[in-house]
Amino acid sequence: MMGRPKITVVGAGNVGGTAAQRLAERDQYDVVLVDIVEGVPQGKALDMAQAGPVCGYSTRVVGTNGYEETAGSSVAVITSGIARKPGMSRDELLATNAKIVQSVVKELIARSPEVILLLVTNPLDAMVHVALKVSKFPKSRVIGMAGVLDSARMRAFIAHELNVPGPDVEAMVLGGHGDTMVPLPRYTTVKGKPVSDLISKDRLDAIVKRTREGGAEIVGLLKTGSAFYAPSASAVDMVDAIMQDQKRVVPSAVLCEGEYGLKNVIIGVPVKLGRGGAEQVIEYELTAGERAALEASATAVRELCANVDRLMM
Ligand SMILES: NC(=O)c1ccc[n+]([C@@H]2O[C@H](COP(=O)([O-])OP(=O)(O)OC[C@H]3O[C@@H](n4cnc5c(N)ncnc54)[C@H](O)[C@@H]3O)[C@@H](O)[C@H]2O)c1
Ligand SMILES: O=C(O)C[C@H](O)C(=O)O
Repeated sequence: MMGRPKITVVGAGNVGGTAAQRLAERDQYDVVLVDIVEGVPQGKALDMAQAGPVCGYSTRVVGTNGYEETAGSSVAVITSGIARKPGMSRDELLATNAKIVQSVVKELIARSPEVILLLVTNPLDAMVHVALKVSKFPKSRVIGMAGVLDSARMRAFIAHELNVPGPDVEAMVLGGHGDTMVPLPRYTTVKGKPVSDLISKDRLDAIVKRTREGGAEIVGLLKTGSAFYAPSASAVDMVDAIMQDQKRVVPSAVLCEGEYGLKNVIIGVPVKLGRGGAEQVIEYELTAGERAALEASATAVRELCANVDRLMM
């Protein structure tokens, strides 16, 4: 009998633990949860398995400190690494997290040569760069999660502003997952109606600013770490799009090689996700201002990746 496809989650902390829970609740995958801390992935996996009879799923969830159980994974969600604290930027996590992601990717690809790597660890775009470099995988199989989350924040803010259901709001946030991200109000709609017809320019500008600072807002409130409910939901949404071959266009961090006029840089762009991973970058028509903002964001990502390259030499 064919088993269920295996999804590995590396890092059993806030994002990884919650992502594993969401995946278990799908009742479609086998889930392997990996962490370096002894007992934590095992304990969380056992806890999730025990929730199954109540929640109505029979997912096999394995927690481990090693990689043997990850063999043959279809997708690996990489959340291992440190999170920022109030007053820090994501970029300050670079040196520590690059080393962690480098070692994790080596372990994963040794046992799952066909795996699709879905990066979550920050600074996100630079971690996709590390994973690409270490794995030497085709760019379609190394993808970063950020745009779904940033767009979800914008959607939630607009839904609150207009008192409409969040799922009715469509938004698209491109660019790097940092201060230079590029929310696109022109591609933001409520049941097909342009948001600029519904919200004043001042209020919309405030929503764009709050979206850009959405991660820091939560870090400031939590104090001990960063957001994880929306991030884990966003990562699992991407896993579903890939595993169910949905061909859905989702903002994702991928290597651009000419798309949007951007050469050799990892950046958030609309991507068709399917069983092949990042199957196609979809080019939206951008105004000169939007294009300039995307280029500025690409410049910031390039600088960060150059720092990683120096660290990894
Ligand atoms: N891309 C995004 O939009 C986004 C959103 C939220 C969080 N993040 C990032 O995700 C990362 C994780 O966040 P979190 O809130 O889950 O942090 P967390 O501290 O709760 O969990 C991180 C886990 O990684 C584990 N870990 C560390 N080194 C490891 C290794 N070598 N192998 C396996 N596991 C290891 C830790 O033991 C810990 O359990 C952070 O870098 C954070 O900034 C990114
Ligand atoms: O803000 C952070 O550090 C975590 C994550 O990137 C987020 O946007 O929530």
